[in-house]
Amino acid sequence: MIEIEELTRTFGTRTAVDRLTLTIGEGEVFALLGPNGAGKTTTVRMLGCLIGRTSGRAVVAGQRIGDPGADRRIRGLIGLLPEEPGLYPDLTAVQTLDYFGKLHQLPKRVRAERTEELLTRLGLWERRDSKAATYSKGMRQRLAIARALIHDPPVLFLDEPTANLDPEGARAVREFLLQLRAERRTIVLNTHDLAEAERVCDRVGVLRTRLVAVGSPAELRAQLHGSTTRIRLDAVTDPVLAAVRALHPEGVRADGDTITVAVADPVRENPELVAAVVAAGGRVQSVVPVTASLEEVYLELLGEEKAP
Ligand SMILES: Nc1ncnc2c1ncn2[C@@H]1O[C@H](COP(=O)(O)OP(=O)(O)OP(=O)(O)O)[C@@H](O)[C@H]1O
Repeated sequence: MIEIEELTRTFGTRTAVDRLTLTIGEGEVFALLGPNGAGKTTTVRMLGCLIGRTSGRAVVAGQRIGDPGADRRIRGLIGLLPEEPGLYPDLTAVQTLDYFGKLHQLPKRVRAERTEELLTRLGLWERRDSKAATYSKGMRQRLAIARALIHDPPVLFLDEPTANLDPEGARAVREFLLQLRAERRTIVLNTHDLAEAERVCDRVGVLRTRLVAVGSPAELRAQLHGSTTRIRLDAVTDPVLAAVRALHPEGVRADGDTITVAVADPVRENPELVAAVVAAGGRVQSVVPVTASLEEVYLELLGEEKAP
């Protein structure tokens, strides 16, 4: 649905996005993660035809950016939630969606239907005739999301959709994202919120001007950490430790009543490990597979990137 090849954007001497190559499939929810200034917004602005590219190529919903007339066609096929909602404060929710529906040349009946559907789904129908100026930040954000969807686009770009929202507001937006995902829309989400990326996205790309890593959260974890198994015992004895080390000469740590073991394939290795511990007289209280959080993976990836 989105194919990006060597996409680059410079501002003067500063390179904001450097040779980004990435393919995002139809119906995929993809998070672009990265620190401030990493080039996430610039990427989305290029793909949404709001700014030009310096070099490289990208095809969005079958349209090649930069081709004659492609900008207009792409705008009809994508919905964009910018970093700032940028609503007209004096328009009500209904007037806002009607106005943007007109810009997309939707017939009156379709505009009315889509407006009712979106405002209902986003919990704004009761307040449909209030001006945007009277809305809370969370309501403004939901109205901006409705605006991005008024023309029913198959592709959505959401720039930090839950930034600055309180936990309740963020949850409402996240739940709506899960509904959009179930509708098989292709979604590119810029976020700093790793828990959010983990919850709603199929894959993440870590961007720091260049693409540092890409994969599902589980793949990125496995790529960096493998897995760890933590075995808690009544007591860690020398024979138990020796039995574990006989199976795993490397990556074994004893700490108090716990042994931590690095394993490549927990499903295959954990039963052998537990059997060896028990055979050596260990009394097992619990066996817990430990996985790194996406946050740990992210920080490690960016840490590696910083190294020369
Ligand atoms: N219009 C512009 N003129 C000059 N420099 C720009 C412009 N837009 C972005 N930049 C620079 O490009 C780099 C990438 O910015 P961008 O806004 O894409 O990052 P981001 O990952 O979205 O950051 P944030 O998480 O803070 O929103 C930054 O160094 C920024 O200062």
